Amino acid sequence: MGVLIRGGRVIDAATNTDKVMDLYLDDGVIQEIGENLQKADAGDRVIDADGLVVMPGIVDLHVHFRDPGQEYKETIETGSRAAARGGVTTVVTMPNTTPVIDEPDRVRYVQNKAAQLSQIHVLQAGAMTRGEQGKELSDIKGMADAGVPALSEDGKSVMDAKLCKEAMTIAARCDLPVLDHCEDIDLRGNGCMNDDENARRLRLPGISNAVEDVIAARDIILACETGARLHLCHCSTKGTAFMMKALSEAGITNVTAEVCPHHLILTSDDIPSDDSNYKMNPPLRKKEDVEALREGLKEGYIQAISTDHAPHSQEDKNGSMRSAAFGIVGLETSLPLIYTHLVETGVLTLGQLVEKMCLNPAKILGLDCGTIQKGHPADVILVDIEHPYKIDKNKFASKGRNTPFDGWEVKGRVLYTLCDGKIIYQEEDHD
Ligand SMILES: NC(=O)N[C@@H](CC(=O)O)C(=O)O
Ligand SMILES: [Zn+2]
Ligand SMILES: [Zn+2]
Repeated sequence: MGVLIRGGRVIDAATNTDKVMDLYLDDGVIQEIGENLQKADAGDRVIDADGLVVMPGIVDLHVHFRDPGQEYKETIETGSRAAARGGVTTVVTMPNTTPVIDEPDRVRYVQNKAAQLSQIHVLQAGAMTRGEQGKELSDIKGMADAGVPALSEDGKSVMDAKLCKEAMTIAARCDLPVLDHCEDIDLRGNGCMNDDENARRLRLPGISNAVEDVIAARDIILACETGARLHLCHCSTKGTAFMMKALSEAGITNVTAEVCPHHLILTSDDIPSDDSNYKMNPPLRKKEDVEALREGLKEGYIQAISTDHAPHSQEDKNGSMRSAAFGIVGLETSLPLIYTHLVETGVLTLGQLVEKMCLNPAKILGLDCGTIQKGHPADVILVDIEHPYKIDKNKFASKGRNTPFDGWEVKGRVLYTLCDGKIIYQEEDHD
């Protein structure tokens, strides 16, 4: 049984499309794109997309699903449902679970569970070092053979530059990108928010830009020397934006970067009180950082937007920012936040949103999704960009409620998510 999506405004970055058209999906693939397509057979489902944006399913390079070990925060099932509700059809799950995903059997554990419990594409990244302890390399080759799309030490940096270089050398040999969390742990110390007057106002220890910038610089140098594909995770500073610009001007193409919605929309000035919903790593920075990151996305030397969906339980987020866990959820808010705060305000076009959230992340992983083209995977979402609504954390499919965006009025609501040609999410209030 196929699905005909009729009369939507199709946005595609690979083909530079912005046109009202029909799509016909069957056998998990986009079969036809055009005007006035006819149903192929009587059993086909027809969706009226009049007035809606039709775009590729989002590819999120950076999420935490917490299985194994911390299923009270999130599971592969709840994380995948949150993804579907947010219009996300492919995710890369980070290996900082308990135990850490650092060997092929653990990769297969997540893959098997995802095959049973998830309706989206869950790709598990492998850790660079055993237990993310930064002491000895993990079985990178074995995990590559098991099908990891990337390596990552997310949650920390490999502080030993020699070991990090060795991991990059093997990653390059295995043709795996390194998704790089840049944080000098000694420089960070016990910091829990940006090191500025707001930290002083709240009497909290700070995290300076150098904490990110020194490791970003080091790892860019190592990537140039090893030829590894390096992707900088959750960039938060103007320094990182500046380095990405310099690389682009120098014609160096093996380094890419992502930014998360919160680092594009909030600054430390927005932290009202010692509230752990504003605690994430890296922290909310200054206006000039936000502007530099926005400029990088607009100009193209920063390629991707990811969520760093980091669900935590209420208990883990209790109390002061000093002691609460780092991280906020993002899967169910990223599209409307980026649409409302970057597209409606004229920073990005809708085509650029699709490029940063769908096409470029797919390219970084070497996948053929993230685009609406004949013969490509039928991962498609339908989005209402007309009617404002309020973000309501109590409606999240995620177990996590840790967001600073609860109650925000936004546009860009996902009404349908299709993955492999099947409807896996439909907004309940929508008839
Ligand atoms: N971003 C965060 O604040 N937290 C992440 C770890 C990480 O992405 O570094 C987590 O696992 O909770
Ligand atoms: Zn990280
Ligand atoms: Zn992360």
